Amino acid sequence: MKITVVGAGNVGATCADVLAYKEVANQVVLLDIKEGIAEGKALDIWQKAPIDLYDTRTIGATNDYSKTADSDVVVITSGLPRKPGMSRDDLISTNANIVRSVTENVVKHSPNAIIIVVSNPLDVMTYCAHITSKMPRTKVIGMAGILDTARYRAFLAEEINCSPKDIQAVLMGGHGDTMVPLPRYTTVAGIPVTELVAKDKLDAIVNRTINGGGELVKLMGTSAWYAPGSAAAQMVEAIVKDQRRIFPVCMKLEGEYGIDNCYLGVPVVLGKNGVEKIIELKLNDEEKALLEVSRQKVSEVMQALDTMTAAAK
Ligand SMILES: NC(=O)c1ccc[n+]([C@@H]2O[C@H](COP(=O)([O-])OP(=O)(O)OC[C@H]3O[C@@H](n4cnc5c(N)ncnc54)[C@H](O)[C@@H]3O)[C@@H](O)[C@H]2O)c1
Ligand SMILES: O=C(O)C[C@H](O)C(=O)O
Repeated sequence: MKITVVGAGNVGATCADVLAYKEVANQVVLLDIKEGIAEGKALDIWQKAPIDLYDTRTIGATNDYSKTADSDVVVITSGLPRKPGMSRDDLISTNANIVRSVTENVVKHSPNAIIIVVSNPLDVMTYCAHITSKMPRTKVIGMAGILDTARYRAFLAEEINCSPKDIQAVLMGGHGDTMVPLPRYTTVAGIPVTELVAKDKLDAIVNRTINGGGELVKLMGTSAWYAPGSAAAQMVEAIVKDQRRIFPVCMKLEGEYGIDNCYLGVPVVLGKNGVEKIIELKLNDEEKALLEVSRQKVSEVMQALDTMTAAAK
């Protein structure tokens, strides 16, 4: 198995590191446009192998896609992160150009790879990579839901004072202010979360989750990378090992949840073919309304990308 991670910045290098120490694949190629950075980080991760005891070989490349040839999975993290005061959508024009050209190169050298997009604005960058790749929608997907759910689970574990391992949750919609956490589908070791956390506390946790990325941008002056890198690696692992894990994943909807031609996070079964199945939860009216707000918001940004692309032609 061979994995490529494009973008050797904070998220990409973390993802490559996790893939290596968890021995998800024999080979991980880290590629960046900036001279030397990917080679340096790949070498550093490889030199950690005798300490952390793994065999995965990490290889760096400066924009040389021949080194990525025949990858089974490619993670795209290349692109600008936001700075304090910015929204993810402010990154659209710069990152769309990067994601488009990266996807063209990826598909040329690894036509059978499953692509996982991480660059922001996530839902619209997944759209950008999907239409550029001309691949099936089940094979070009975005990572955000695992991260957003992890934040929600971590905050709940803190509130309940229990292990985060015991919190199960699902979340839907776009990766932004309109994401849709679903307390009705949240359990703590099988116990509905509403039996353990008061409504006002739960509402505050949902709100903190929705603004979780922004909280970190404010603290660090750039966006998060440890949890995002691990989240992307978890998706890669599910695919490479055909684990059929159930995760919220961003993908094109074609009628599911009554939504057509929009890229949103939905729970799916993730296995060797990418998305093996989309799970359609029975949402109540309030949840449906929140998902509709998310759909409208993501559709607007998709349209903005279409307009930019048409103007550039
Ligand atoms: N989906 C999510 O949940 C999530 C979470 C965190 C970050 N992100 C996004 O991931 C992206 C990367 O974040 P980061 O913190 O790693 O940023 P970073 O600045 O640390 O790294 C980005 C890297 O991309 C490289 N790059 C730029 N253009 C390239 C190209 N054409 N080809 C190859 N490499 C290229 C840069 O040289 C840089 O090393 C951002 O867009 C950020 O918003 C998404
Ligand atoms: O907040 C960001 O800009 C990065 C990422 O989308 C996150 O949620 O951490």
